[in-house]
Amino acid sequence: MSLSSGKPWVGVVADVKVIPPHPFHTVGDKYLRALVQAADVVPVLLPALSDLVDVRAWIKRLDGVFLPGGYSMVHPEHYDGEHIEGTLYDEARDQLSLDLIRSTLDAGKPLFGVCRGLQEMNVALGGSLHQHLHKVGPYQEHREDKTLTVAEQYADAHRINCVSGGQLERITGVQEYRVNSLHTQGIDRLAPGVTAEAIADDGLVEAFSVDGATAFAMAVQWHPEWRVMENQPNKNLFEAFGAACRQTQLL
Ligand SMILES: N[C@@H](CCC(=O)NCCCC(=O)O)C(=O)O
Repeated sequence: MSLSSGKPWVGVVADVKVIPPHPFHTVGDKYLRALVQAADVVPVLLPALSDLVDVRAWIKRLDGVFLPGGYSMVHPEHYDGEHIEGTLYDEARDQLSLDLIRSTLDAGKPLFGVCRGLQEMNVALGGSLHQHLHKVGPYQEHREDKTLTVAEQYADAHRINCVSGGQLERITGVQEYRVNSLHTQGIDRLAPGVTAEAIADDGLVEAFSVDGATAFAMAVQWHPEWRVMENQPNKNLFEAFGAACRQTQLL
């Protein structure tokens, strides 16, 4: 049951950032606007306090969960990775996201992960990550060029190929399209129980869906929230997530 008789309420995982001298729980503006404008849902920020709260109680009050991108990396202790000196972590967000992913899927509610959110979903479900994609064999450069303007950094960077007959192809209505690319890490071992939905030309899995999920359960490595109203395939993604959250309200 939604918190309001109107639009679905969707939990959005927050990052913990220090704005000296205190830590704050924050979510990027562009994710919230995409959820309101393209998914037509009410975003509810979820603070990274899973040490204090029972996330299953939160899930009962929500109609869906959204995992936004973030500059920090998923701690390699959650998969078989090695700590690399100088890596920026957000272990409070890790804990909340990993708990939420499992609880949301168990509750059969919609789940949508973007960039860091895809990486969290892959790890939560038993997969692993390449920590420095640019140092690994076949992969092209997937990081943004921080010397460019923000608009240039979030511009389309490479093609993704939707898996034929997959959910992403059906939802977006296209077999391939160009997406932006702003990530250092990427999928190494795809988690068991998920299905690849899009592959970059260099072979990197750029999207997957969760097998057997009773509601929308999709993750993408790019940033579909960026200028979402100007990009039909990405707008279709958010609309499909919003529709799934409205369906959940009826249950
Ligand atoms: N830190 C991870 C994930 C990259 C990511 O989510 N970048 C977006 C940060 C800014 C924004 O929210 O748009 C990696 O580098 O692989």
